[in-house]
Amino acid sequence: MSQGYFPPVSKGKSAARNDRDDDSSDEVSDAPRQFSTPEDVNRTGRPVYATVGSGSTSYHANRLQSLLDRDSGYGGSSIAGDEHGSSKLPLGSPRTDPSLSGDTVLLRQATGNPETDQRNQVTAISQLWYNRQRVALGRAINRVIDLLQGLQETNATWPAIYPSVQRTDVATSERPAPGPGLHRAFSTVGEPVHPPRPLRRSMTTVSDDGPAESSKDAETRAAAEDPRLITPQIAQEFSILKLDLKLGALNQAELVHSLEKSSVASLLDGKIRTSIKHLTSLQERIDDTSSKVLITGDLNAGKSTFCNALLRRKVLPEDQQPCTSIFCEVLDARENGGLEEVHAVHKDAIYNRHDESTYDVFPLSKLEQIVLDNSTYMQCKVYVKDVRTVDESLLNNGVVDIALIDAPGLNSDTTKTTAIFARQEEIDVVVFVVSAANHFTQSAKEFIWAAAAEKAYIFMVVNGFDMIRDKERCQKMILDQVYGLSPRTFKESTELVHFVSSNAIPMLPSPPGGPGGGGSGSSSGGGGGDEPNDDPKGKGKEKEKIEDFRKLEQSLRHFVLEKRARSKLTPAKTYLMNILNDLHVLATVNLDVAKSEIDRVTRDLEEIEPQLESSKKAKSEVGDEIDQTIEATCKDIYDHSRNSLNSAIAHAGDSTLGVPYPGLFGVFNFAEDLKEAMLNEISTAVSNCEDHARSKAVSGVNAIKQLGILHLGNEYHDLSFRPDVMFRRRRDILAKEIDLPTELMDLVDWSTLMQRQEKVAGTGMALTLATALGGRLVGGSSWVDHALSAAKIVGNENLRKLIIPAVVLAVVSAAAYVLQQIPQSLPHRLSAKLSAQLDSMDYVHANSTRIASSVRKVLRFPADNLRVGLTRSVEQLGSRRDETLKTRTESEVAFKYFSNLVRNSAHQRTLVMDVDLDAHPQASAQTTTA
Ligand SMILES: Nc1nc2c(ncn2[C@@H]2O[C@H](COP(=O)(O)OP(=O)(O)OP(=O)(O)O)[C@@H](O)[C@H]2O)c(=O)[nH]1
Repeated sequence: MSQGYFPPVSKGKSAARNDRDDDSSDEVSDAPRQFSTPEDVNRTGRPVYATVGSGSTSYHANRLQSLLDRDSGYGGSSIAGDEHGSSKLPLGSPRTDPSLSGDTVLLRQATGNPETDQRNQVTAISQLWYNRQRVALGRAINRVIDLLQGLQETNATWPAIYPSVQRTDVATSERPAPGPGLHRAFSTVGEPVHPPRPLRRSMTTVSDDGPAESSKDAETRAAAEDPRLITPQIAQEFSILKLDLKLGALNQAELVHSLEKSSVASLLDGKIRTSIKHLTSLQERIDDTSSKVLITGDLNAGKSTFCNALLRRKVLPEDQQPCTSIFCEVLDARENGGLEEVHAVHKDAIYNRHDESTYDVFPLSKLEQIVLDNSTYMQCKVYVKDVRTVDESLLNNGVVDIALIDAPGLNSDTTKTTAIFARQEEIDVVVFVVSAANHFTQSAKEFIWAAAAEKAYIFMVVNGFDMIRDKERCQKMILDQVYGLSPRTFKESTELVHFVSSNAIPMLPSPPGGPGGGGSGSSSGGGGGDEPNDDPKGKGKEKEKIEDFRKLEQSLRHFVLEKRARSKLTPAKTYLMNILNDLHVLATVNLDVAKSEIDRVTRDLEEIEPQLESSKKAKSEVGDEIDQTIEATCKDIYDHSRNSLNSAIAHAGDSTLGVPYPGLFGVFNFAEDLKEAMLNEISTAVSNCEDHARSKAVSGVNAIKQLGILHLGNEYHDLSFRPDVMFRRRRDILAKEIDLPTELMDLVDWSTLMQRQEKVAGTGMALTLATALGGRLVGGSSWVDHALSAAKIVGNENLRKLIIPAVVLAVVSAAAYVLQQIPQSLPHRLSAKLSAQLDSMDYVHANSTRIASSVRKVLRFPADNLRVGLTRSVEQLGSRRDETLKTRTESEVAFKYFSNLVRNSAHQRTLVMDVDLDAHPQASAQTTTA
């Protein structure tokens, strides 16, 4: 056995990659989830393939990955255009696969051989059962797609709340590493390499798993933190719709927390879309009639020999040194128009049987050369004629088409590539060939851990058992190892672990032109025919080996055909359970959120609506009230100012206003001083009016402020009012406007004198005389004329002697009296003149109006401010109410939708759970037989 057999290129690369191997190993330990999870399904809807081992074959793996991204799957396009091709059928269209029709199987003609007939019958029942489960899951897939599409639509209008956790690290560490159980359909190949954990229920409800909070508690706590934060327990439930957020130092919880609601919604939308794509591909998968069996194992474990033994033809090259360096898919020649040939697929090409540019055609005899060289080709399709009967054949037994894929032996270079292969959806069964002499190598263990997580069951072939002397010890040791590697496989080890010698299986005659076989017996010459009894020598040991291999074949047929429900349908069921669980959790959380949202907005509305009503009422009422207040205040001020000024003007001449009388010679100065004092007096009255108006304005402003606070509360924006600034500009231009010249006549206040003449006798006489004289002087008066007439009667001479001194005396007295009365009479005269002039200027009205207007202006500012505030308040409340109403309507719609989703997802979950893939009728038939 030459380890250097692998092509030099590979070896060189291997050597060159050794350094990288170390790095990759670190990567494995540092990143336990190096493997893809269900969420890693790429944008094309295809899964991202996982890697195991050191990861040193990244070159191959990457190429294969890109190849697979373009191809629908390994060999998927090998039947493109064939009637078996499923991908071309629209989703949900009925499958017309005659081989899958239970009726066809049931109607199969009786062969006359009771054993064969019974087996056919069992197969028919098994097929019917399979179809029923398949249809149930198909229906569930369609229904779940509907539910997801509905969620997508709702999410667009009412961004779904996505629960996040606050303590992701804790949550992650608490989360059990998924084992090979039903937990996830797509996950976990990338989990750390360690023995699988016990099976975890794939369908746990929120309350099923651990001490989940009640929705009420969650709501209370979430409300205290953030409406989007839900308990870690709930968040852990997500397996498919989980958002993988890795950004810088932030963990997922922080990220979800920091993301906008709409960003989370769009991330979720992406998840939903990916999930729908995956469901569609699952639908196609369960409808697909073909099954692929990947045969892998350590280098030189005898994989090719085992494949040949299954085919009873020496098709694949066997060698003592590693020889298979590319993937060889063995298919029924009927899929190639009955022609036996090899299609060696070009590197980087997507195989299409109808497009010869994607491959080179070789006869089967050239296969050995092709598989030795991995520099030109990476895979090949080997079309062979089936030499076995329908009852015996694995390739085609009338129920399902099986392709055997012989993989290159596992080593640090190929483990990763093979694991990628094993993860493909089309690979229903992984057969692991291990050398009985060498047991499981490290590469083998890594591969099995990874593949077990994905495929749940692995069919183990312990080959080369003939070389073992202490067979029991070998069996025990191998089974112990299997227990550590895959407990589920160990549990069913009688069916799934077989100890055989592949090279002891006799070959059948090849059809004309085919290689190997030719009736020449097995590669080791272990027998000349199919029946052990044909061997004339009949060595007991050889018979035993052939019998062991027959048992293996039976089990493998069961495993592939009769238990294909597990391999084909389990991923669909697991995925459905997971997605339905996610939907249920999401719906429950969102139902709670929608409910609390409705409660919240209802409470808000109960507050807002009365507020809005009173605000509207206040707006109209307060408007009138303010106007009335302003008008009343201004009227009061006007009246007060008018009265005060009138009275001040009227009484301005009542006294000398403290102006001293300097005597006759200073009488004009006295008059000027008096005038000034009077004007000052009136100005003082004006100032008093202004002070009064100021105080009224202050109380008016305060009254408006009180109204504002009363109706707007904290919303009221007070304006700062400075009363001292009012009337600051002196509008009193009285002194400038009044022109009041003093005249001689002003010195005598005749009206006052006349009033007083009767009170004082002497003064009256003198005044009478003075008046008479004065009257004479100014034109006379009737009673003076009468007096003079009387004097004429008395006699002129006597009268003259009497009157002249009397008149002189009277005039002197009168003059003295008048002069003496100047301090009393002048103020009156001046006041009267001033009053007349102010009247003509309309001074009182003008000033009263000025003062009142000034107050009106002052009051209008806060009044307008209050009006604006009230209007704004009404508008704000109105739009708040509209918003709240909108939210309520949306929340009600969401509530209805999510309560339906809770119910529907739970219902679908029950239906899917009822699809019991373990209760295969064949299993019960076997039990009965046993
Ligand atoms: N004694 C014995 N030898 C076997 C048995 N099976 C295979 N061999 C031999 O083991 C050698 C390797 O067999 P292959 O079938 O080429 O092994 P392989 O796993 O396909 O090899 P690679 O694909 O190159 O890794 C051949 O010489 C076979 O004859 C067996 O059951 N018993």
